[in-house]
Order: sequence, then C-alpha cells, then structure tokens
Amino acid sequence: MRNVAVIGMGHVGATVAFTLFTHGIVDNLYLLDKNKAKAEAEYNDLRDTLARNDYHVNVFLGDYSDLKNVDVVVTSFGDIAATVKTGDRFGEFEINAKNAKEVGEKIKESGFNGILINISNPCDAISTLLQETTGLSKKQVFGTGTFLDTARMQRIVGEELDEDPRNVAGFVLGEHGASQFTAWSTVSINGKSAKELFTKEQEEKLSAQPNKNSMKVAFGKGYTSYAIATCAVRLIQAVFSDARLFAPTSVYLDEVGTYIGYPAIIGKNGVEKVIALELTSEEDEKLEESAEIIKKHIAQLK
Ligand SMILES: NC(=O)c1ccc[n+]([C@@H]2O[C@H](COP(=O)([O-])OP(=O)(O)OC[C@H]3O[C@@H](n4cnc5c(N)ncnc54)[C@H](O)[C@@H]3O)[C@@H](O)[C@H]2O)c1
Repeated sequence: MRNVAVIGMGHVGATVAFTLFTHGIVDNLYLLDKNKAKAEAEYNDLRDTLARNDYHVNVFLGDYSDLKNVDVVVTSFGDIAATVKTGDRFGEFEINAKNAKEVGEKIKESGFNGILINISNPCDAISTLLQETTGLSKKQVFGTGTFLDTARMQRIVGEELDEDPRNVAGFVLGEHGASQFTAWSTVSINGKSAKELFTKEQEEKLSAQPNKNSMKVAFGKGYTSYAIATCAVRLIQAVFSDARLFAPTSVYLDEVGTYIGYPAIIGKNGVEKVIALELTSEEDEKLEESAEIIKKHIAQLK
C-alpha cells in the first residue's frame, strides 16, 4: 500500500493531493492542516470525486497519529501571501520556521519513519529545520529545491530554440530563491551543449528568467501550484517505484554544509546518493555564495 500524508492543504498541498488522487499514485491519502475547516473541505471535495475518478483512493481527514503508518509525508504548510507581498521566499521564513518546529515535533512524536519531501519556503532552510526537528536522517528528508526552477529553465531554453522542454538537459542549482543560477556547463539540447548554442550574453539573459517567471505567476494568481505539484508528485513516484531519478532537489551537500539545490538520485530510501558535478570555477563560486545566503538566514534564527 502506498500511503501519503500532505501537511498544509493550501493551493499547493491541495493540488498535490488532487494529482495523486486523479493519477492513482496513492492508496491511502491523509490530509492535514492546522485550519481544520480547510482540510475538511478538501477532504469532502476529493470524496465527491470518487464516483468519477479512474482509481479508487482511500482519503482521510488526517491526524498526526496516522503518520506512523505513512510512507511519504509532503510538507506544504505556509502563508503564500507573505512571499507574494515581499517578492522573496525569505518573506515566509519567520512564519515557516515556527511551523517547521511545530510540525516537525509532531512528526517526530508520531513515530513516522518514512520519507519527508518538503515544499514549504524558503525551501532549503525549511528542509534543514525539518530534518533537524524530526531527527530523521538526511537521506529521508529532502526538498523539491531547484527541481522546479530547472523545469522552468528547460521551458525557457526550449522556447528559445523552439524545442520541447523535455529535450533540454541540465540544472539550475543553489537556493530555491533569488541566488539560484543556471549551471550552463551542465546544459545541453538534443545532445548539443549550451556553449555551442548561446553566447555568454544570451546565457545571462536566460539565467534570470526562471526566478522572474515564477514571481510573475505568483503575482498574477497570488500563488503557484501546477508546476510545483507536478514536481512533488514526480518525486513521490520516484520513491514509490524506486526509480533512482536523477533530479536536482534540496539535499544536504557536505561540501557547502547546508541543504541546497543539487542533483541527487531519488529512490525508495529518499536521497540514495548525491551526485558530484564537475562545475566551472565560476559555478562553484556561485554555489558557495548561494549556500552562504541560506546558512546566514538559518544562523540568524538561532
Ligand atoms: N518549493 C517550491 O518550489 C514552492 C512552490 C510554490 C509554493 N511553495 C511554498 O509552499 C507553501 C504552500 O504554498 P500555498 O500557496 O499552498 O500556501 P497557502 O497559504 O495557500 O497554504 C498554506 C496552508 O498551510 C496551512 N498551515 C499553515 N501553518 C500550518 C501548520 N503549522 N500546520 C499545518 N498546516 C499549516 C495553512 O492553514 C494553509 O492552508 C508556501 O510556503 C509556499 O511558499 C514552494
């Protein structure tokens, strides 16, 4: 049985739950939110879907005591208005640091010992706090990180070359936030390296787009949901099917001493392996600078 709990049933959590439900990716789905009325409304809306859904899914109004038997917990708590107001994911840091402590302690008390995939922002810092509070291993806890920003980069590069985004390989690395960067040395399109296709100026212009585009969506609809939910669901599937998916997620990177967006192999144990990239010295510096920003914020909290 594939058991998933989603904690935080806002725009993102509800879209993750709906996607799992309609794609039959879960057998038992537990919905949790500190706003009980919201969780109950989502629970009832999903139950009303059952008679027309292609798959049977057992959906529950969850409680922390249910987590003991859950395989994957997704954390999507927060207050998106705080990010939209500031245009910076650290705008939600104070709120979500408190939430991470509260939710993390409850997860620990529940006896949960599965895989925790964090979405809540600022993603790298909150993944760090959740790992510390739950006491789960660094393999068991990871964040969606730059998996989403990488998808945005693939879209932008694909559009530039009139190619399907799935034909674009490579990574956006670093903070899921303003200091992220496209590691152009890793990017290729249908086997051709970005270096052969773009000038330095073009790369710089394209680099700024993933983060800009995300804020454009957030400002336009007040939140973002489809792309992040699709990323989270792909990662959940990778855990259930032990896909050993090579994906840039927010993982603990020893070299920089923090959770940060970097490629890893995702499988049944969570982070099976972090894959060391051969970056240029300029990219290495950018990664370190991005790590310093994440660490500085976490240190200010302590
Ligand atoms: N990592 C990414 O790429 C990415 C992308 C989009 C959104 N996000 C983040 O995901 C989070 C959710 O976004 P959203 O648009 O759904 O926000 P939202 O404000 O619509 O919903 C947040 C939900 O969390 C609940 N919540 C708050 N504190 C809680 C707690 N302690 N325990 C349980 N539930 C709690 C709220 O009641 C609310 O229903 C935000 O932090 C947002 O910034 C991350």
